[in-house]
Amino acid sequence: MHELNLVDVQKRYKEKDAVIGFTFTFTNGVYGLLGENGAGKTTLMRLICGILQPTNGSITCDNIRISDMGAEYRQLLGYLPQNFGYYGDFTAVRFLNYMAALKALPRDYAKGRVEELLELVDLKDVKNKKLKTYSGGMLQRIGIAQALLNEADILILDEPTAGLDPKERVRFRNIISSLGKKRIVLLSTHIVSDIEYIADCILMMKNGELIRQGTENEVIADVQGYVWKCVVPECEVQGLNEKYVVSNLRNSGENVELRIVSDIQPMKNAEITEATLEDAYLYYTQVLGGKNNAVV
Ligand SMILES: Nc1ncnc2c1ncn2[C@@H]1O[C@H](COP(=O)(O)OP(=O)(O)OP(=O)(O)O)[C@@H](O)[C@H]1O
Repeated sequence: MHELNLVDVQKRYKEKDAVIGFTFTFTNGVYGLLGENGAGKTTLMRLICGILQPTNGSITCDNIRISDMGAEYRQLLGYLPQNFGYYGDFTAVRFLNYMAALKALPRDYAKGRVEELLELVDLKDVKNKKLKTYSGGMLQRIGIAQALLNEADILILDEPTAGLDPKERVRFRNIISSLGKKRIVLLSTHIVSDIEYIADCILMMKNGELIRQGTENEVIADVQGYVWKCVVPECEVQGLNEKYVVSNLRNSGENVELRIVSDIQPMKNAEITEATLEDAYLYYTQVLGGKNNAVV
């Protein structure tokens, strides 16, 4: 088991601090990195993969700087970038063998490993079909398979659930949960439901900073008491929407049922309701330092 340690990591692009003071220790398990577009997730992942160098701070694996580990570190690493390029005319088998060759894996080993991985990601039956005929979900699974070719102990997946349909999401979750038992799996998304239930630890990023970390239950517990349900006439919805963070709304007869995340009661008849991870995410990214929560 490896320990990946980030201490006060900063990445500055010219004028822009994309990652600021990021300190965290990863051990085996599934980590869900949540943040809006531009929060710094991709930059953080590229730093962890050694593709980018931090402007400040250190990243070590088992107490050795990853920049000093070179090939040894790359052997531990599996990476699925956000815009992963596929060769449409390659079949799945050919593509994975090609990626194995790029990773300099011995040919005999690669052959067996490719078959194992096709089984793992449930693409064995279509392994001889060209990738251009694959659905988005199937391509993402091939992306995960290529990241695992070298039996990576540290698996970094950048927005791996983008474009997956609900059935594919379930399948994806099952694969990730099983992978997290034996390695570090870090996956980024801005869709909360993608990491609900599968992440052992949630990391929330905003403007380059790690603003909250913890188990799903811990993160949700923070906002118990801050999530309200109220039923209002439709004409009041817009005003409330401008003033508060509305996490959900549903028509209920002539009225609208609103779910509001706020640290003060938004209106007299609002009742506290059970919080979810989505509410916690909205609280940290939008309520804190966001919309004003002045008393109505
Ligand atoms: N090469 C670069 N040069 C300058 N600024 C950059 C560069 N790459 C990213 N940024 C900026 O750094 C910030 C963080 O970007 P990053 O891509 O890491 O965020 P993200 O959370 O992964 O967002 P997304 O989900 O859209 O990929 C953004 O403001 C982005 O515009």
